[in-house]
Formats: sequence, C-alpha cells, structure tokens
Amino acid sequence: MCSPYLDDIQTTKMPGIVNDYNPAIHTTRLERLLRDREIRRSSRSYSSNEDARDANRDIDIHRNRNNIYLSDADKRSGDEELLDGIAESKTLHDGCEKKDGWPSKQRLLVVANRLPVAAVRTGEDSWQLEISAGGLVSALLGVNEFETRWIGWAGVNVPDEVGQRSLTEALAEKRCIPVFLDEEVVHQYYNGYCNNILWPLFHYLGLPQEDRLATTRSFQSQFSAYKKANQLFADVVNEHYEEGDVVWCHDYHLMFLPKYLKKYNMQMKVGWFLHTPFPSSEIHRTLPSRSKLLRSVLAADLVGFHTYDYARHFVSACTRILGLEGTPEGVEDQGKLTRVAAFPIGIDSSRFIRALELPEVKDHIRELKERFAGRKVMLGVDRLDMIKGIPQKILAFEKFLEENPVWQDKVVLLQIAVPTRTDVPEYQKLTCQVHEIVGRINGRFGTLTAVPIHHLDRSLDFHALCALYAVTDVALVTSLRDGMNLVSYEFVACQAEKKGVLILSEFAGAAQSLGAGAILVNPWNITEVAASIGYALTMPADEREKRHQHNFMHITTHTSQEWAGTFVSELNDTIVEAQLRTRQIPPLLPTRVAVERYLQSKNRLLILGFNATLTEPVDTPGRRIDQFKEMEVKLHPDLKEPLNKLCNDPKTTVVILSGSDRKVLDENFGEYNLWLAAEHGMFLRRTKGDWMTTMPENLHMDWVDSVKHVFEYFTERTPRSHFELRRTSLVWNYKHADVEFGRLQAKDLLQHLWTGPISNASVDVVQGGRSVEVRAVGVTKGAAIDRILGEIVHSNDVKAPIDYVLCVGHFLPKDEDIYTFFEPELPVGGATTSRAKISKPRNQTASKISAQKSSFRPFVQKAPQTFSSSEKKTTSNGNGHWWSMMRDRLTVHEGSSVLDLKGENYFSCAVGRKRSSARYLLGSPADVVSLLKELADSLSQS
Ligand SMILES: O=P(O)(O)OC[C@H]1O[C@H](O[C@H]2O[C@H](CO)[C@@H](O)[C@H](O)[C@H]2O)[C@H](O)[C@@H](O)[C@@H]1O
Ligand SMILES: O=c1ccn([C@@H]2O[C@H](COP(=O)(O)OP(=O)(O)O)[C@@H](O)[C@H]2O)c(=O)[nH]1
Repeated sequence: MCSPYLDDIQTTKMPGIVNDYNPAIHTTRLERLLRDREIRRSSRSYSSNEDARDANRDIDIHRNRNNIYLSDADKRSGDEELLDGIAESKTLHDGCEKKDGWPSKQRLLVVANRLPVAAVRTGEDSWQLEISAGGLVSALLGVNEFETRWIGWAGVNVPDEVGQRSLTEALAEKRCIPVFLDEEVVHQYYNGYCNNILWPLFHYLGLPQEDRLATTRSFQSQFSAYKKANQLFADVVNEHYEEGDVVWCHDYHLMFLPKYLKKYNMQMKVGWFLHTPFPSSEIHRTLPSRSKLLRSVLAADLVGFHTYDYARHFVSACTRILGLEGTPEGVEDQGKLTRVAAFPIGIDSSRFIRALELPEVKDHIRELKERFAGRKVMLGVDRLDMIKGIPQKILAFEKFLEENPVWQDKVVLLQIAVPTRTDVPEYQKLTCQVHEIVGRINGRFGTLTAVPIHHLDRSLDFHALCALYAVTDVALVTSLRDGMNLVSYEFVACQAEKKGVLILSEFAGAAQSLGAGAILVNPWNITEVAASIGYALTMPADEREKRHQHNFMHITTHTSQEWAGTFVSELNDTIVEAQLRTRQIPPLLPTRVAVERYLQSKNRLLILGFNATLTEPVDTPGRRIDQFKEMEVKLHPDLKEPLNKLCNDPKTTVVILSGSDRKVLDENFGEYNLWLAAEHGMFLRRTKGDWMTTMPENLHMDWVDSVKHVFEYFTERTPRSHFELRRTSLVWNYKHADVEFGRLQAKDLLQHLWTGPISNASVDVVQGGRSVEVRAVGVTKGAAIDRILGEIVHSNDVKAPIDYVLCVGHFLPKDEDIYTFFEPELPVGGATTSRAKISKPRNQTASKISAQKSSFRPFVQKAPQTFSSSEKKTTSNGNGHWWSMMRDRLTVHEGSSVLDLKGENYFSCAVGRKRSSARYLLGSPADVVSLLKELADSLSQS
C-alpha cells in the first residue's frame, strides 16, 4: 500500500525525520494532519533538492524567498513541455517501491470529465494531443507529488475499435486513460445536463431562460445520460483501480461517481471536489434531481470545495433537503460521516515566474510593449462563458471611456475570450452578443489607427499568455460567479516587476484569498466597475506595490501542489478517523443468538421503547417525510400479531418504556397484555389496571410554569415547532422547523433557561437531535426501572427470577442508563450511577436484585410536589445515592431474588443510533419488527 497510514498502521521512515507516524499514537485528527503536513513539506524540499542534484542543473535564477530554480527544461517550456511533464510525473520512485527509506509516491487516480489533453484525429490510428483549456486542468497539471493517472474524456467521439485502441495507446504515454462517450451521450450529458442545467444553476443563473418547457421536457433524458456517463467513468476507474489508490473525482460532471465507485468497492478511498460554486440550498432545491445528486456525492469519504461558503451551502442543502445532520465536520447519516471542508485551489506559481525569464517570453513582452507604447494595458482572460461577465466588463469599460475622455486614446482593453462549449446554444448566443457590443464600442471610440478593445475569440499558448500578463497594468476579472478564477492568480504571478492592479469580482472564489490586495467590485454595478478602472489606472506606485506583495505572497504559498497534498492527506486521514470511529460502534444484534437464549430461559423480560423503535414508517420510498403522519406516531401495523403472542406467553413480561405520555401509550397498547411505563417510567400501569405514579415523593416541580413561558415564547417565534407539557417534563420539538433556524433558536432558548428560570432548579436539560427537554432531576428510564421492576414483582407477574433481558430502544443518551442498569458485567463500585444500582457479588457473573413490597401509590393528579431540601440535594447530585438506598431496601428487607441474569442472556440494543452504550445495534424499527417476529415464531416452534 502506498499510503503512509491506514488500517495496518504502518510506519514510514523519512531521512532527517524521526518518523514515528502512527495514527494510534497521534490520536487527534489535528495532530495527525499537522504531522502529515510536516512530512509532506520535508519530502518536497528533499525531493526538489534531489531533482536539482540529479539533473546537475545550473541555477540561472535564485529568487531568495521562494527558492525558485530555472531549469534547462524550462528554457523550452510551454504547452509542449507541460504535456511531457504529464508523462514524466517527475517521479522519484516509480510504482510503490521505496528508495533510501523514502516512502513511495501514493498512486492517485484523478477522474475528471476532461483529460488534460484533447485528442485530434490525424489518421486512422494516429492522434495529435493538445493541452485542454480551463482552470481545472492547469491546476492539476502542477501537481507532481503523486503517482498520478488521469481518467477522463478526450473530447472526441471515437466510434471505431482501431481508433479507440490507438488513442488509448497514445494517451497511455501521457499517463491518461480515456473514457469513451458516444456522441448522443456527450450531447445529453455534457452539453445538456452538465452545461445547460447544472452549470448555470450552480452559478446562480437559474435554468435557461428561453424555452423553459423544452428544457423541462428534455430534463429526464439528460439526467439518464448523466447517470449513464457517470457509470461509464466508474467502470473505467474500477478496471484500473489498485488497492491503496486514492480516487479523486472532480466537478459537477461526476456527482454520481462516488456512489457508483463505492458500489464496486466500499474500501475505495474516494474524494470529490467541486470546482464551481455550490449555491445556496434555496437554489439547489429547485433541481428535480436534487436529493439523488446530494446522496451520491455523500457516498464519498471527503467532499471538498474552494471556499467555506460553498461548503456551508452544501451542508445546508444536505440538512434542509435530505434532513441529515450537519456537524462542524461534515454531514452525518446514521453514524456515517462524510467529511466536508474547504480546500482553496492554487496555481503552480513557480512555472509562471520561471517562464518570464525565457527568451521567447521576453521577445513577446518586447513586442507587446512596442505595440501598445504610450497606452496603459488592461487585460481580460476568460473562457467565453456567461458566468465570466464579459458583457458587463466591456460595458463598464465603455462607461469609463465615456466619463473620462482624456483616457480614450491612452488605454486599451485586451480581451482574450477562449471559445468553450460551443455546441450549447446559450454559449453561441453569448458570442454574438459580445461581438456586437465590442463592435459598437470600437465604432464609437476607435480612430483610423487604434481601437480601444482588442477582442480575441481564441486561446493563446502559455508563453504568449505569460507575456500578456506581464505587460498588463490592470487586470479585469468581472465574473458574475466563479468557483475560484485562476486567471487572477496567474496575473499576480507574472507581475513581480510591474506590480499592476487586479480588479476582481467579489463573486469569484478568489476574492476570498486575493481580496485584500485587489480592488473588489460588484460586476453588476457598472458605475462601480468604471470608477474602479479609473482608480486602478491612477493608483500610486507604493499602494500598487503593497497590494501586489500581499497577493504575491498568497499565490506563491497556496499552490496547486499544496492544494492537492492537503486534499489527499485529509482524505487519507478521513479513512483513519472512520476506522477509529467504527471501532467504537457496537456490533449488530446477533438475532439468532438472542432468539436461542430467549427460548432457553425460564423467565424473560422484554423492555421496549416506543418512538422510532416500534413505530410505523412515516415516509414512503421516494417521497418526502410526511409531517402530518409523524406528529401522530402509531405502532407498526406488522407488530400486532407478534406482540400479542409475546405478551400472552406466561414466561415473558413485556414493558413498553417510553417518553410519551400516558394517552399515547393507552391508544397504541390498550389492547395488549403488558406493562406501560409512560413519561420515562414516571407512570406505570399494567394494561389490566390503573395508572400509578412511580415518581419519587416530593418531586420538585415548581419550575414548570416559568419553563413553559420560555417554551411558548420560542414556539411562537419558530414556525413549525411545538411543545408538549408532560407531568414531569416539558419538551420543545423543532423537528419540522427549518433545521438551522431551529438550532439557533434552541441555542438561544437554552441560554434563556440557564440564566433564568432553571438556574437554581433541580432539573436536567436534555438535548435531543431536534428537541430540548427539561425534566425534574431523577427522571430517566434507568432511574425508573428498579421501581418498575419492584412493582412488577410485587404484582406477582414474575414468579421466578428473571434470567433473560432484552432491552431495545431509540433512547436519548440521558436515558441510556437503562442499558447499564442491567449490565451484569460491570464491576461493582464503578464510577457511574448505574453501577451502584446493581448488587452483584464479586465472584459471580449474575446480578441479583431482591424485591421489596411496593411503596407505589395509585396515581392521583396532585398539585406540583416538592422535595424536602435534603432529598433535593441528593437527587441533583446525580441520583446515585437515592438508587443505592432503594436497592438496599429491596435486598435487605425481603431477600427474595428477582434478577438472576448472566452476561450471555442480556441483550441491550440501540435502534437507529451508532453511538450508544448498548451492547448491540439494530438499524431501524423494521429490524425490531423482524426480531420480535422471530421471537414470537420461536414460541410456536418450542
Ligand atoms: O471543460 P470545459 O467544459 O471546457 O470547461 C473548462 C473548466 O471550467 C470550469 O473551471 C473551474 O475550475 C477552476 C479551477 O478550480 C476554477 O478556478 C473556475 O472558477 C471554475 O470555473 C469547470 O469547473 C471545469 O470542470 C472545466 O474543465
Ligand atoms: O488562452 C488561454 C486562456 C486561458 N487559459 C487558462 O485557462 C485557465 C482558466 O482558469 P480559471 O480558473 O480562471 O477559469 P475556468 O476557465 O476554469 O472557469 C487558466 O489557467 C488559464 O491559464 C489557457 O489555457 N489558454
């Protein structure tokens, strides 16, 4: 395995570094990531020194701060050079072998719609490869720390076998692996779903404005083609995947890829990175396939964005649209975490800096200076895309000329507009629109010898581009939205001499990193952009210098290498973290064993929760959760028969132990022969008898009214929240409210409670996923259970000691004390409350509790009760003392044993939770239904 870490926790040795890297030792995530960063940096500097020595290069230039060397290779550098670079990958140690104790490079499969090269067919089996345009390609080409393979579409339709074979061979030399997509798929997937639907939507442009109906009609077929194309990518990745590889999926073209890859192999390390913005959830939710796309992306281990805002929007879409839990770490779904974070991309800055020293670039620079002598040069470099705000830029330039006639023959705007996605009608329209505006302005302000705008509908080679960047006085980036915008980085890299000004749209991701050095503008505000042009053209030299230094420092330290290294390192660590987490997750309930033991025992106790344990599902597959149904929980219909059988078995006692109030339990379980324990066990009745209270005497409830006021206040101000007033607790529930707003309100509510009504009260505040509950101290399921047991024994329901306990529920952490109450294998005298409850002789494996005559009273509704001050103190201390007193009374006065439980006959089981102190897990109420069915069936077979 190439990774320096992972499950087998291997140790990597580095020259000059005492390497004790071991995730088990570096326990926190931050420690591990810092350590990894240190290793990467040392490795990089070692690697570049080795490179320099190996090649025996003369150092032409040595810029002290960045240690940038100009190599012979760079002297003939350009697009061609870069193409060769893809193949070389400048690898120190090919494959996974180690040299001099150095770790081998990690194999990285970069999967993107576009390969770094586009193929042009020159004969039946001959191909010419050209470098692809766009930020994604230029950034990733700068990454040479890994043993990289590219997997993607070569931008050409190759229907014949000879062509496919020869192209595969030609690409293999560049370490590229093609995915062949036929014309129809490309049309529907790339032109259609990717560039006509997702691209505008993710850039806040909505769906195409014209012919909305046609778009809606073709939506389904485009979506199917999108999934099909993603599957084709997954097939190729799977074919080339080797154990230990990191698979890095890129961009909005491949949102289904993580899901398809994990279907092939759950162990695959999969990361997904989005190069565009991720829009506000309000935009994303308009997309018909919104949930499927999110879910598929969430199959990845790590999901990355350029900025924190995009990451925040994504998490928010997952919470609002999918109803999942958003945490500071990412998105959690039933205990499975998908890490979500920001990884701002960078450029290979040294490549640009070095290029400026090349003779051909110097020649270009000289020519350009001569050509535009006496005029200031303004520059725009964009793909001809509606997100780049090219019309807005040109209109702002027009306004500037209009308002500043003295500048009319003293400034020129060079606009490089690289053709892109030319098969998409919106892009064709944009080309015409831009031509029209440029023509009009040049007609208006041009002379016989000069025009104010030079507009080029073509791309430039690398050297020409660097020269242009270098002679520019003001670069103008007016994107309406832009994932990052690397042109702004490249401009800064080439400005060490001139220290020109960058005018940058606040809607480009780059504004978050270069904002301090640039002049930020709102591209929609033509007046503001025009004024900024004037400001930039006349900016004093010292201000330009300072602004430039700020940005230069950023782009030379936040490079594409750093970006990729950090992403892969976090991805590796996410796997380590997931493994550490998995170790803490209890195993699934061994149903067969639980049933066997049940049959073999003489006196069984089944304690079952109600909500999210025995309740019917409230969402129909493919449909949203039905709020109306969820507000009125019902017993799962499939449980009727098995529950009846179990309740009528003379050797089985069934207790429903729930937080719900008595009415809810009456309605759902009135017809069964069992015990009902409502409000966390504070009220108890056998279905044949009346409710009685098991509340401790003098329970202090004088806080209720003031808490109620607070709950009312927040319910009024939080749409779709509600609260329940129970006898011993109050619950404010915001499950159906806006998640984020609900959470903020909950925070605020807690603040109010702590500083006001409950600051001195004997209460526990229990925070659920989407609820806040205030209870009298001592109201927990575990705390109630021995009183319940005592009552059951006293009522003569239990005739022999209980030798089998199955306790199943979706309980809040506070109520999980129920699991430890019965735990036979906890040592006596442990630190926790629950351990104190069990009287267990040291050398025996069984727990024994003896019954006392019940001290319970039939329930009579009374005015709020109070504790005596001494008792109040005891309970607020965590109630251990009270329980041990109770247990002592049970044991000493009666002496008859009611619980004789061996470890192997105890099954505590959390439903739908992964972090639990229960011994086992069950996934959902459906699994509980199957379990109870099996128990019931076993009765008829015995
Ligand atoms: O492949 P094309 O359809 O021709 O488009 C070219 C690329 O455009 C997008 O680039 C984005 O990535 C840049 C680097 O992260 C970022 O700076 C820029 O803001 C984005 O627009 C697109 O996301 C890529 O997939 C395309 O290859
Ligand atoms: O004639 C050109 C003009 C631009 N670019 C490159 O295209 C990329 C544009 O990236 P950016 O992030 O600015 O935007 P994108 O086009 O990816 O949306 C930059 O690396 C440019 O160097 C290019 O290769 N040839």
